[in-house]
Amino acid sequence: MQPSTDTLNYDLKRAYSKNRLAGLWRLMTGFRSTYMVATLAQGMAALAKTATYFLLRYFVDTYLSGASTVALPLLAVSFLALAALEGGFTFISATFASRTAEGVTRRLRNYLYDHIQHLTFTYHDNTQTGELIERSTSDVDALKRFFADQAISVGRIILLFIVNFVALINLNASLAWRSVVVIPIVVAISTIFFHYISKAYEAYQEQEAVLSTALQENLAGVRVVKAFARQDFEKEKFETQNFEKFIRGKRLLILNSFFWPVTDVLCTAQVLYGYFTGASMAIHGEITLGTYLAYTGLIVWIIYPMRNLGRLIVQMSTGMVSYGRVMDIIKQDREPLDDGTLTNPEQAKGEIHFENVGFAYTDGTTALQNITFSVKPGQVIALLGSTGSGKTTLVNLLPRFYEYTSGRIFLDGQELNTIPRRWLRNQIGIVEQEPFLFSRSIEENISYGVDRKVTKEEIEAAACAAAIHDVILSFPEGYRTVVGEKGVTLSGGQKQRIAIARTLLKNPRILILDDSTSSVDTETEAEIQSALQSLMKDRTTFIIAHRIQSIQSADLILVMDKGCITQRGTHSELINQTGMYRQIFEIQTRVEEELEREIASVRN
Ligand SMILES: Nc1ncnc2c1ncn2[C@@H]1O[C@H](COP(=O)(O)OP(=O)(O)OP(=O)(O)O)[C@@H](O)[C@H]1O
Repeated sequence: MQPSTDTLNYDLKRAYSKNRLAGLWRLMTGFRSTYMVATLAQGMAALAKTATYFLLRYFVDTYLSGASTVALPLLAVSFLALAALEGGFTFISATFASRTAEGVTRRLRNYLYDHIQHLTFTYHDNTQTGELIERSTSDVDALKRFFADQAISVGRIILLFIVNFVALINLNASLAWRSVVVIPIVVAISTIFFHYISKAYEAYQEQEAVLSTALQENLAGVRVVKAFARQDFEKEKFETQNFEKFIRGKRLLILNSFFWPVTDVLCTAQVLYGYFTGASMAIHGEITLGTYLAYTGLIVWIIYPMRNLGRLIVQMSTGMVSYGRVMDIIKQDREPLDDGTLTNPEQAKGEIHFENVGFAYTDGTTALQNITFSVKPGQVIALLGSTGSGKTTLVNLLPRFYEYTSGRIFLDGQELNTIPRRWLRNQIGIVEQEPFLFSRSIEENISYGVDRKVTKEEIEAAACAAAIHDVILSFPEGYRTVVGEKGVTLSGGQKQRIAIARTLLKNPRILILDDSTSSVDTETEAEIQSALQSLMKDRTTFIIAHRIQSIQSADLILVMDKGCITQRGTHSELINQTGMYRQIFEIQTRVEEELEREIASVRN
């Protein structure tokens, strides 16, 4: 019974419900029949067990008293057949239960992975990576346990109760009623514990996510930690968080260990009371010996499963908490990639016009105000300004990573917010200051982002233009060399040139460059500059500049401060005006002259 493609493609947003139990039921869409088979098989196994006790009664009351016409071997075979049936049905149930659990969680994992990648930048800005990892792994596993074990067991226990209670009534009604007095108490206690354990578990999972984030950040920033020799500080911070997890884990454990003895005592008292009442009835001849023997088996099969129901109710709280945590992600709206209209479906020309554009982040930070400028296709626009002045925010509006909150932006005459994001992002190439490379081969990294199949020659041509071909060939495995975690085996300059090759191959009409040369030495800078020249040819280019040297030939320079454009023009125009541009230019020229003098004096 393989799940159909429809089942795998089921939109899990529809599984959202405020009532978590109802939501878990919806999560099972497409697997409910498998779940039913598993539960029914459990019921059949229970029936076989109950029948065994009835056969025992028959054996004691009828066969041993000589009133039976059935031969002993047949009775023995019947006992064996019932045991085989019980085993067989238990096996079927376990198989179908694991199919349900694996199927539901496989779909959930795929969905979450895809969904997280489609969530907005704003969502990712406000959510910690560790939290997302925790919800996609540990919470999904808790749900797997819920479907593999708890959900099936609940069905099994309810069936066991019905079958065995009917059997008990059949044996002796008064004894049957006296055997279940403890059940309402066990259910009440379980419900109370359910409430407390849910809360404790939620707190525990939250803390686990905090730890996960700490670990993940620490690994990602291991160089910074080492560079600042902050290992002890980080260790202490981690230990504090880990201690908090320990405390929360302990609380969870204590609650669980309170629950067990309480229900154990109650259930054992009930079973003993049942044994005692039954024995007394047998002694007084109210029931037969066979009935008593069957009863002692059946009562165990009612009471202990009910005690397990209590345990399950408590354990189900973890599944329900995890359901809520996973659904918190799933109910977030995706960023639509294909909505909007396109009057120019082939390729953008690259003419851009900003008209009084303003933007504020959702936390209320106003990052841009009254931004107006125009760019012709193929022109180079440089953005210069102090840190936090809004340069990155401005370029992030172009691929619609964020939506401008006022004014209008046009690309080739069409308003940006009517252009489908997918198409738009295909027209824009971004080279970041610290490009991210995947732990895949250099070849794969360069061809990343190109939908069609690319040839080896194309990849090499891009690498040549990016001045990195020879470096790649010097690696033992050439283009097949796998880039280490976050590209640690490559230098910053090499990574940048690979990112440039990747963008060249994508062949976008619009380029966004975060001044890629600010952190490299002069020789590498020259190489990157030559790579950039080939990249920028005939493309509209936005450069976020940190050094005036690299933007002197720009067609338009925008000087930004506190989200506004304070100066605009070409280098020669701006250099002749009083203002921030000339100040920065003078400071940078002075610093560089001093540096050159120092280098010269060291050489001499
Ligand atoms: N995701 C975000 N959420 C909220 N505020 C943000 C976000 N990103 C940036 N900001 C704020 O918006 C303002 C502009 O930031 P932006 O990153 O655009 O500046 P920048 O000029 O690129 O700075 P830098 O040169 O340091 O990169 C700053 O006040 C910053 O704190």
